[in-house]
Amino acid sequence: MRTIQIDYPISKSIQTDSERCVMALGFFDGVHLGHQKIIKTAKKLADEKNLMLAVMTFSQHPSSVIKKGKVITNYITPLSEKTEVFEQLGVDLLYVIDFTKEVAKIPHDQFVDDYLCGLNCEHVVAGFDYKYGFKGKGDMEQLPIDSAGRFGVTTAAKLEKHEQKVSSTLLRELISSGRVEQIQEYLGRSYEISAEMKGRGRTCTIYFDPDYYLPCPGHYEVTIIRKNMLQSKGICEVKSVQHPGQLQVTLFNDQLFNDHAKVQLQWNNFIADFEMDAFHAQSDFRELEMSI
Ligand SMILES: Cc1cc2nc3c(=O)[nH]c(=O)nc-3n(C[C@H](O)[C@H](O)[C@H](O)COP(=O)(O)O)c2cc1C
Ligand SMILES: Nc1ncnc2c1ncn2[C@@H]1O[C@H](COP(=O)(O)OP(=O)(O)OP(=O)(O)O)[C@@H](O)[C@H]1O
Repeated sequence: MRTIQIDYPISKSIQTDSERCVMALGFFDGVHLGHQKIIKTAKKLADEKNLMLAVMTFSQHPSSVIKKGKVITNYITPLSEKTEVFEQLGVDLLYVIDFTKEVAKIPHDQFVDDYLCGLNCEHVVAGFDYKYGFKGKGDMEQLPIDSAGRFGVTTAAKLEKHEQKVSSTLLRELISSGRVEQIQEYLGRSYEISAEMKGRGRTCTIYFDPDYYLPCPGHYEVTIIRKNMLQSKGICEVKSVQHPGQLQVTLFNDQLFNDHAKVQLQWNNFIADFEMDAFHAQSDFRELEMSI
């Protein structure tokens, strides 16, 4: 997979060198099951049309520039992690737009001209609620009009679970309320952080990209996964005042070596303490009430 950074204004050489493609559009934080539906739909079309499969995303969440509503600065999957998942999904080209104030002001029709047609896009796939262009004026009804017949458009219907849209927002709510055990159902894989581990004996330090979105403060049962090695379980404490990019893990069994090992830290479940027990019980009760 090739990753192409796009600064503003988009350079003529990137446009000239671009390859005919089917393009999936979105920010894709988490690359959850809803996102996978978009990308898999685009891949099927790319295979049928013998075109490259491209994904267009942004280096930072648009809300951090537009500052409308909740500003998102931490991610379920920072760009490096998102890139790995895209590669596993068979993406050939990853366009990463540096989303700046200038980009946010690009009118919807100009975005289509310069970033879709300008990049040789022959078919676009996005979800039902995708928005583009200044003030988010472009949507999936406007896109076929803006395309003016220059490319095809496929709109993916909403993927729901338990009558809720599978979304990055929902995942962030689960993570921030400590319900990490529920993530897998919406992500389609376990909720993990790519990290480096250092330490000997029972206590080790995990070093990771500080852009990761962490669960709420508390103790969590975690699994440390190392390639071709035995997995080890332990307890990880997320503190309210957190050293950015570092976590302490107390392992259930001794760590026999002291090196900077590349690991995946897998969040298994929150270890309830009294206060959170009450919080968890309340939220479960609320869900029960709503389902009756
Ligand atoms: C080139 C471009 C410019 C955009 N400019 C804006 C903007 O000015 N205001 C806005 O609310 N959304 C803008 N968006 C849409 C955002 O990406 C995002 O979809 C929107 O903020 C609504 O997000 P949500 O409804 O998924 O929360 C732009 C998108 C693109 C691709
Ligand atoms: N549940 C879903 N069903 C269908 N399409 C989806 C779903 N969730 C996201 N998409 C589509 O995936 C692409 C990426 O969208 P985006 O990055 O905004 O994800 P999101 O989960 O909606 O994020 P957020 O909750 O922060 O708005 C867009 O084309 C969007 O329409």
